[in-house]
Amino acid sequence: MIQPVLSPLFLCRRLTPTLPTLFRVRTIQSPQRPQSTMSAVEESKRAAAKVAVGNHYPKDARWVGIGSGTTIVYVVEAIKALGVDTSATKYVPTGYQSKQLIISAGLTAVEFDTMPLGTVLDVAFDGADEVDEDLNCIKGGGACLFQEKIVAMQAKEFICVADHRKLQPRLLTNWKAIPIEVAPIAAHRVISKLKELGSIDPTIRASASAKEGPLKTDQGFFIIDAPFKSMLIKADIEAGQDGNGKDGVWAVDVLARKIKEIVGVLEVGIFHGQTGPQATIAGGIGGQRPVATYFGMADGSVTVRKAE
Ligand SMILES: O=C(CO)[C@H](O)[C@H](O)COP(=O)(O)O
Repeated sequence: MIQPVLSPLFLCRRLTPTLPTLFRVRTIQSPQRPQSTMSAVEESKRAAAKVAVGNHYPKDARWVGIGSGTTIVYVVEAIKALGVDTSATKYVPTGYQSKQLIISAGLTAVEFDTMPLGTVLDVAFDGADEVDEDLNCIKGGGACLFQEKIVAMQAKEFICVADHRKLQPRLLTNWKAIPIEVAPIAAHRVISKLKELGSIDPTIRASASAKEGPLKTDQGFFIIDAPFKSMLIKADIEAGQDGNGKDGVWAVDVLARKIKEIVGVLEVGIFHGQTGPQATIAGGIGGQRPVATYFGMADGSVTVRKAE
């Protein structure tokens, strides 16, 4: 069995979700679970990554976005296992961990800001902290959400890979807070504004070591984790629910926009709106909502949720 190129334990962090309920999903593969000492969750990430890469890695890929987190390690492993010629392919990282992962795998890392003007990535792969029925995602558990978003939005399609704990009907079902990257000087002001929007006790994320103070992102910014009530999906709005913050309940798009409008916010860890192909049809580039999310299930199968 091929080993991951970097240990999934490479990352710091975080909030740990529990098992989700399942609904309206399609099982597309039931691989035999290999004998190994890996935990079932790690095996499920690996299985999902293998199917996602098999279905979406372009044969002649020139530019590929590589996200951050523990699951993306298996995506890189699956790319290597394809055995294709990667010598002409550039891999665009979403932060420090991601760049080290690419380099350790013997692939060519090219920073986002050194890509030639107008470059469009063939595909971007990344993990998520939670994914709802509409394929909106919460990201930023590993504090890389800003670079993850610009990379996803520069790709023809964004493919998400996750384990079964991330599969939920609505965002903030299991994962309790929205990660928001903010300028340190504005952090307290942003917290006040988030409370006005109904967030219950938003907090600045601390470093692993208390003496280091707040965690700093790759941009030198802070992360605020803002708990809100579970967010509404399209079906809820179509069924007549109000998604405008009444009683602290928001529709995903509305809340994401409200938070982004707060001065001092660099980026919000909600990936929503257009998919890459929708953006292309509208005459733009990229989209932050995945076209498909692959979930490694507890029984060793892989389930895919696809955007309409
Ligand atoms: O958004 C992210 C980092 O900012 C990660 O993609 C997300 O936290 C998922 O991580 P993992 O694969 O370790 O569960």
